[in-house]
Amino acid sequence: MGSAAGPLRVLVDMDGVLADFEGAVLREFRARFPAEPRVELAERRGFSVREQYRNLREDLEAKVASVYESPGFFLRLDPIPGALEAMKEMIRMQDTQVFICTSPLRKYEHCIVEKYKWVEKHLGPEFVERIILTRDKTVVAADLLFDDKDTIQGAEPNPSWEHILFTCCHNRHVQLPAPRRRLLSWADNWKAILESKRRQ
Ligand SMILES: O=c1ccn([C@@H]2O[C@H](COP(=O)(O)O)[C@@H](O)[C@H]2O)c(=O)[nH]1
Ligand SMILES: [Mg+2]
Repeated sequence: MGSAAGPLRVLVDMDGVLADFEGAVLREFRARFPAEPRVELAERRGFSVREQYRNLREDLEAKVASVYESPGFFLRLDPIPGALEAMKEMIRMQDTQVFICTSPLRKYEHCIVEKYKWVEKHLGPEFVERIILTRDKTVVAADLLFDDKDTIQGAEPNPSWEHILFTCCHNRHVQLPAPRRRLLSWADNWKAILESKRRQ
C-alpha cells in the first residue's frame, strides 16, 4: 500500500501500546492478594501474564485472571506515556488512516464495553469510530500494525501489514530477527516508521 495505492493504513493495538494493561494487573493483583507472590514488571517474560503466574504457582493463574476479568479493570487502565498525543497527531496526518485494533478477552463481558468507554474517555468519539475488535488481526488489511505481542498469528499466513513490535515489559528481551522492527516507546520515532512505509 502506501502513496501509490492510496493512504497509509496504520493499526494500533490497545493493551500494552495505548493502555497500560501490565501496570494495572500488577497494581490490582498486589492490592487484592497482598500476601501472594507476584511477578514484578522487571521479571515479566512472554505475552501471557496468566501463564507466568501459573508457572509461579498453579492456583495463581485463576487469581491473576480474576483481576483483569473484574468489572472496571479495563476502564481503569492508565494511558501509556505519549500514546494519546501520538494518536491525536497521527489521525490528523495527510494520507493516513489510523485504526485501533484490539482483541477482546475470551471472557468478554466487561472488557468489550470498557474498551469502547476507555477510547471515548481518553481519545474521544472520532476514535470510537475507528475501533476494530477482533481475535484475529491477520485478516485485517493494513500497511502497519503496532503491537506488543511478539508473535501474531491467525487464519491469514501472510498478513498485509508489517508488524512493528511495541516494546513492553514482557517483550523487551525478545531478539527480533532481521528485518523486523521495534518502536521502543511513543517517544521513539514512530513518524519515521510511517514515512519509511510510504516510500515502499
Ligand atoms: O496474559 C494476558 C491475558 C490476556 N490478555 C488480553 O489479551 C488481549 C490482548 O489484546 P491485544 O489487542 O493483543 O493487546 C486483551 O484483551 C488483553 O487484555 C493479555 O494481554 N495478556
Ligand atoms: Mg497488546
